[in-house]
Amino acid sequence: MDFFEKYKILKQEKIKEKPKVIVVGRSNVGKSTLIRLLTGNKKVRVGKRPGVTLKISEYDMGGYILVDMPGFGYMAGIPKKVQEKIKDEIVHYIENNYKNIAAAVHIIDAKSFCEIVERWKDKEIPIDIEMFDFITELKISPILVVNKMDKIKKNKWNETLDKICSYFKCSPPWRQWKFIIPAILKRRYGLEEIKKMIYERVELFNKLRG
Ligand SMILES: Nc1nc2c(ncn2[C@@H]2O[C@H](COP(=O)(O)OP(=O)(O)OP(=O)(O)O)[C@@H](O)[C@H]2O)c(=O)[nH]1
Ligand SMILES: [Mg+2]
Repeated sequence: MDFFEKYKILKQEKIKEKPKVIVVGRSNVGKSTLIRLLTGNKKVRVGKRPGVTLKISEYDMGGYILVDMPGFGYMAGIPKKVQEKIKDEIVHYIENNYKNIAAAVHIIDAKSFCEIVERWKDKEIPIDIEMFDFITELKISPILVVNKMDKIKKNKWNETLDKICSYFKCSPPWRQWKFIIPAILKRRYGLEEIKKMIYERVELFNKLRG
């Protein structure tokens, strides 16, 4: 095989690289819980304390690669330096792979997200908003999973989701934004909708990529 043939094969392989779906969010929001449900892999560690996942892991889902990420932002018991290093790794991974990323599943904890935003209002841009802006600026299609809705009273769901929606600079009602999915992942609530949306995004990505 001469050089050019080899080059052609390498080029084709590059084109055929499977699209990636990344799962991002602060520590302890339920990223690994979702990865476990999607892959059925019991070896994926899930934990009560923040900072359980410290490495980026990729899972081959057949049609796409699912990527579990460590949490960004404050983690009790983890030195600040390590937290910053983790955030840099996440940002670098996204920057190096964005052309192959079909969707970013961004998970937030409904209650603590609102508390953090309200506490730091006018003082600091919340890291979740920063990450969401970063992802959308790279033209990566977001899927915003508002998890742990079991901590919100049922009659407050709409109000809370509208509030969250406006924090992400999208005008309410939240239902008009197809990418916002309320969930209780520990009870599999919202899982089917997330699966469907991932599937649609991967399909669309493949179609556009040709
Ligand atoms: N109340 C409630 N707890 C949940 C829900 N989903 C997951 N959890 C719990 O939240 C904790 C954290 O879950 P993980 O999936 O490990 O979170 P993670 O985002 O991967 O955390 P890191 O790896 O530390 O970044 C676990 O104790 C889960 O059982 C939910 O819908 N409601
Ligand atoms: Mg994890």
